[in-house]
Amino acid sequence: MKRVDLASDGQPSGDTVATGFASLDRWLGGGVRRGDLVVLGGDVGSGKSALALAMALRMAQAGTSVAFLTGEMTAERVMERALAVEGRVRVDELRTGKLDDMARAGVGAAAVRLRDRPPRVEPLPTASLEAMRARVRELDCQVVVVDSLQSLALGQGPQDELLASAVRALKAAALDMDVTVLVTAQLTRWERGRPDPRPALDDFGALGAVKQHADVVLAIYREEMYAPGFGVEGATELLVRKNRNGTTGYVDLYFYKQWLRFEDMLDPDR
Ligand SMILES: Nc1ncnc2c1ncn2[C@@H]1O[C@H](COP(=O)(O)OP(=O)(O)OP(=O)(O)O)[C@@H](O)[C@H]1O
Repeated sequence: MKRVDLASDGQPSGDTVATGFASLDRWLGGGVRRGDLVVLGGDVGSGKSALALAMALRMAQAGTSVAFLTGEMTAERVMERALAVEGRVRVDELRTGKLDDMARAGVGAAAVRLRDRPPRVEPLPTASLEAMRARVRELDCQVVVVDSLQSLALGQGPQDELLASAVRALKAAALDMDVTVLVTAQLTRWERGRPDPRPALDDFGALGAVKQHADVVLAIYREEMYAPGFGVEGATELLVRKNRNGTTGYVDLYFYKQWLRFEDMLDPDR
């Protein structure tokens, strides 16, 4: 497999929004595109919400209008995480107020940045898929992040069918409004113990709807989750499993678990 951050120098075009993760943006030809459905998957606890939030924060700070629709946490909890990520402090320290002077300064600076260019964070409408689409229309943002696909498995019936309907509704929402929809997704078909635990397209289940309808499929692989104590703490591969406009491969990220913060190996001083 090719390490894609070494392989391309794509320049952004008018319908493209940089995610703020340089190596990924380079590979995607500058970033994600309007009208595209981008699916971000990973094992339980791999950091799907954390990476989706990191992208939302970076895009918002670059001046993109971004909404983060959360079905996994309250909006307050998401903003608390945003402060931790940006201020490089632990969420529990933030919550209990036990911050030293350095941490307090970091949080203060992060709060100012977030105040100036915040993503719009609100609960994901879960009354129906139509309610979700209506909200995406009203928001009129360039990028809508949905956390998560599983929160949209609404109604009665087999889970895979509900997920497939949700994928189709998200793609339709992206096309309707010419926005980028980025959705986090669990790997419903992934099984522990196989020789290569890296997520593959078929692990998304949903009757193949992710494979079929998404324009870009990304998956987080953190080796430490499967080989603890091997000196690979934080090392993360962000796998590009589908790329409608280019090649597949992976980029290297680093995960600071204590801050729930991902960084790009190529751009660590951001
Ligand atoms: N307040 C916290 N303090 C420390 N670690 C945390 C905190 N909240 C979450 N984590 C850990 O950070 C990692 C990433 O969490 P995140 O919620 O982004 O993962 P996820 O892939 O979206 O999870 P899930 O599969 O449960 O939806 C997880 O391993 C989680 O246990």
